[in-house]
Amino acid sequence: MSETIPVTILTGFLGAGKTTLLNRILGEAHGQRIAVIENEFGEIGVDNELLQQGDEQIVEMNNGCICCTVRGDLVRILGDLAERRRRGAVNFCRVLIETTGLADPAPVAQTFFVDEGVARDYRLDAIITVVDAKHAPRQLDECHEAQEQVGFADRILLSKTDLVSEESVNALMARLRAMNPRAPLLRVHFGQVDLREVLDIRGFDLREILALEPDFLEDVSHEHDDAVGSFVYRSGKPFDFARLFYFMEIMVGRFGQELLRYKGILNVAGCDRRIVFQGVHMMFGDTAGLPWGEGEARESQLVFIGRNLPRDQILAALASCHVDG
Ligand SMILES: Nc1nc2c(ncn2[C@@H]2O[C@H](COP(=O)(O)OP(=O)(O)OP(=O)(O)O)[C@@H](O)[C@H]2O)c(=O)[nH]1
Repeated sequence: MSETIPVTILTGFLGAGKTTLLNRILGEAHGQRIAVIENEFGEIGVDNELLQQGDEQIVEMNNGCICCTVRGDLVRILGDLAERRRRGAVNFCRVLIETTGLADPAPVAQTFFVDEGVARDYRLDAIITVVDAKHAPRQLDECHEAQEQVGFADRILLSKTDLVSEESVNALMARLRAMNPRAPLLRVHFGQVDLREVLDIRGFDLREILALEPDFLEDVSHEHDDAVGSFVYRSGKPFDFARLFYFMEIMVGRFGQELLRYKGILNVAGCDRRIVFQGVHMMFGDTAGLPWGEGEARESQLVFIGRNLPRDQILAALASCHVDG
C-alpha cells in the first residue's frame, strides 16, 4: 500500500488570519505540491480570490460549513483528489484544509477516522489554530466554536499581537495555555511562520483527542449558534467609495460587536482593479486586488457574517452607496 497523504486542518475564528497564513505557506519555496481545500461560510467564495494561486490545486466548498452540512462534500472531494492522483491527473504530496471561522474542527477531524475511504488515502497530521490576539478574548467568552478550535489545536498561532499591548498578549497566552496545555503557542505576524512549525508535526494523537472528547468518534452532529447567519450583497453598479466608507463607519459603530466578519470584492467607480474590502468587528480596510479583465462583468460581492444583523436595512443602505445611487 502506498504512503498516506498528510493533511493539515487550518482553523481559527472569523478573520483570525487563516488565509494570510495560507498565502505565506503557499508562497514559500518549500518545493512541495499542496492541494488546498477552502471552505467558506456564506454563498460566495472570497478567499479563493484572495489566495495567490501558484501550482496548487484549489478546491472550494461553499454553501455551508465544512463541519456539518458539507462534510459529505469533503469526503467526496478528498476521494476525487486521491483518485485523480492515482491516475496521475494531479500531483500533490499534502493537503491543507482551511475551514470556515465558524467550524468546529472535531467533525472535520473525525472524517479522517470514520470514513474508510478517506482513512485509506489520508492521514491527519495536525490541527493548526490561528487566534486573533485583538478579538479572541471576547470570541472565547462568547463562542463555543472559538473554544473548540483552541481545545483541539495541536499548534496555536497567535496573530495580530501588533495591535494589542504586551500585557494583553500575556494574559491571552495564559488563558490559551489553561484551555489547551498540550499545544505549543507561537506568535505570527501576518502569517510569518517557520513551515516546520506547521507541517509534518504529527500532532494528531487520537488517544489525546479521545481523552478530550470521549465520544469523539460517535458524536457526528453539532449545533451552531443559531443567531449567527450570513447574507451577500451583489451589484454590477460601481460604488462611490467615499460614500461606502462613510456608511461602513456608521455601521460598524452601531453593529460592530455583532458583525463578526465581512469581506468582498468591490467594483469601485474609476478603478480598474478589484478592491478587496474586509473587516472583523470594527476594524476594516481595503487593498487593490487583480485588475478587471477586458469586457469582464464588474460585479461587487460582499458577504456579511454576524449575529442578528438587520439584513434588509444593510442591503438597502449599500444599494444607496453607488455612484448613481
Ligand atoms: N495587524 C495585523 N493584521 C493581520 C495579521 N494577520 C492577518 N491580519 C489581517 O486580518 C484580516 C483577516 O485576515 P484573513 O487572513 O483574511 O483572515 P481569515 O481567518 O482567513 O478570515 P475568514 O476566512 O473570513 O474567517 C486581514 O485584513 C489581514 O491582513 C497580523 O498579524 N496583524
